[in-house]
Amino acid sequence: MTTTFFLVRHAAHDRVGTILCGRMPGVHLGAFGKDQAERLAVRFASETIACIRTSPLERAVETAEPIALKLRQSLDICGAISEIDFGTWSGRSFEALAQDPGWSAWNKSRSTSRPPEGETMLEAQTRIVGAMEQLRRRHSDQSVILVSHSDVIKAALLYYLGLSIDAYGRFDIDPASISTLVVGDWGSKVLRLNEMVGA
Ligand SMILES: O=C(O)[C@H](O)COP(=O)(O)O
Repeated sequence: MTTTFFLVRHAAHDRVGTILCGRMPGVHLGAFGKDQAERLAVRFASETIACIRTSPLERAVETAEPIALKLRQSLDICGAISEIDFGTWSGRSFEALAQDPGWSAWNKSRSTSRPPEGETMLEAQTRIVGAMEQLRRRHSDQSVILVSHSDVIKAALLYYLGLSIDAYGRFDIDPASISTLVVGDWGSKVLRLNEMVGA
């Protein structure tokens, strides 16, 4: 009995790579991101999907909506796959964060550091893996789409790969990418990592 998880990072918005958006409201997909979301929907049209869950943040919901529409499925909002709570770092530019010793510590050792007033990556890992394990019991021999965020998807993949959270820098999870993971009682296997859907 296996469950296939398609872990989708939300599509691009205009602040990707310049601002640490975290959970700040009002971050919407740009024109390019909307196009990526449509392409994801076409990519999934040939799959049989049992359920689609999305992070509650706008950029994730706007990525998941065209997929749900194409597959004629409902969309479930799931707080357990939301972005890491970056506390007071939320909304700061990466340029400003580069001056903050706490930011260097965060990037050097995720296992031992916490964003100010925020959540650790291990706490985020616990919530996404908890949600996936619940889905696994409900959807054996079925496929599920989860639309989430870069570090949260990384945390899930690191858990199922049996790697430390400090290995987060060993692979990329790009906007609008799909990483495919199968999980069963026998263990788990990553089938594809950071798959990009062509134009
Ligand atoms: O901006 C952020 O919150 C993170 O650095 C990237 O996360 P994202 O996957 O939500 O873009």
